[in-house]
Amino acid sequence: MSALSNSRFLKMNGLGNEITVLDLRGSLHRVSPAEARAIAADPRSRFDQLMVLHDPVTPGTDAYMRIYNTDGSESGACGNGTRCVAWAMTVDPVMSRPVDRDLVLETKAGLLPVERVSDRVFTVDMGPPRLAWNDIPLRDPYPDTRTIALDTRLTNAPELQGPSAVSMGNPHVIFWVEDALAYDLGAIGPVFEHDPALPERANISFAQVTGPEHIVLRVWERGAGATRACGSAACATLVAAARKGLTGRRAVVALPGGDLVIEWRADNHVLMTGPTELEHEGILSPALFTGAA
Ligand SMILES: N[C@@H](CCC[C@H](N)C(=O)O)C(=O)O
Repeated sequence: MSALSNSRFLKMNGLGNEITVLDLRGSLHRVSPAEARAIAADPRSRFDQLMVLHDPVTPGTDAYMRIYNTDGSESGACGNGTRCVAWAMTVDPVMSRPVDRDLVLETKAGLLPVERVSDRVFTVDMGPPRLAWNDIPLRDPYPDTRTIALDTRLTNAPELQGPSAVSMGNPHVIFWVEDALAYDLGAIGPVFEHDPALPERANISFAQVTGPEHIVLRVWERGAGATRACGSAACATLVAAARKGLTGRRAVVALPGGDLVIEWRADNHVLMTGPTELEHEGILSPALFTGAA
């Protein structure tokens, strides 16, 4: 029987980005890719990202988070999921523990301070963007990642040229388009996600800049597919847009699930503000894990 059998979970969302939160603090169990896929396969615990809480690693932090995609792969960042975890750790009657200050969460990509703005709204300090080609990572050396090249021959959209690349602790490629709604994410997204020029794959965004403080964005997520929102993609897009002079350093990013406010502060940290929503809680059935190690 899996150590996860009968564990309590929270099914949440951040602007429709489906998030499941699992609290493994106090346990040494590490969720395997097969277990993550099994949890994703159940409609009650289905997720774009599974946020697993572990005991803190760095002194002064409140929890260490492992982030799983639907396909069982792991990511270093999930903006919408981090807000959901912050809600769980400060409001949920079972998971929350009294904290007399704002939270600091940790992932394999770094520390994420989180501030509670109101009942369901949180601001996450997503840290500094990583802009060097080998930090994103890209296969080929680029002196300037504001414009890179990907092979469009397998898509039916040859006009998609010269995207930008940014890491927010996870890799993002952003195409600048005139109409973000015009593209078939399900057809084009996987082609670019798996482009050999992206050694760790990437989240693929289609960004329409509609003003110096407004961007319309749709995202094909690495390991999860088309989602209604992606917080780290919104951060990466604002950074890339500001670097290209398309926007200022603060903008509303409008995603299918709603708006995020993103600010690239003068100290190089990117702040993301947005809501969370609890859908339901549940218990992971032992039957889910038959055959999943
Ligand atoms: N939805 C997330 C980002 C998800 C991670 C991604 N699929 C990856 O593999 O990097 C967000 O809100 O940031």
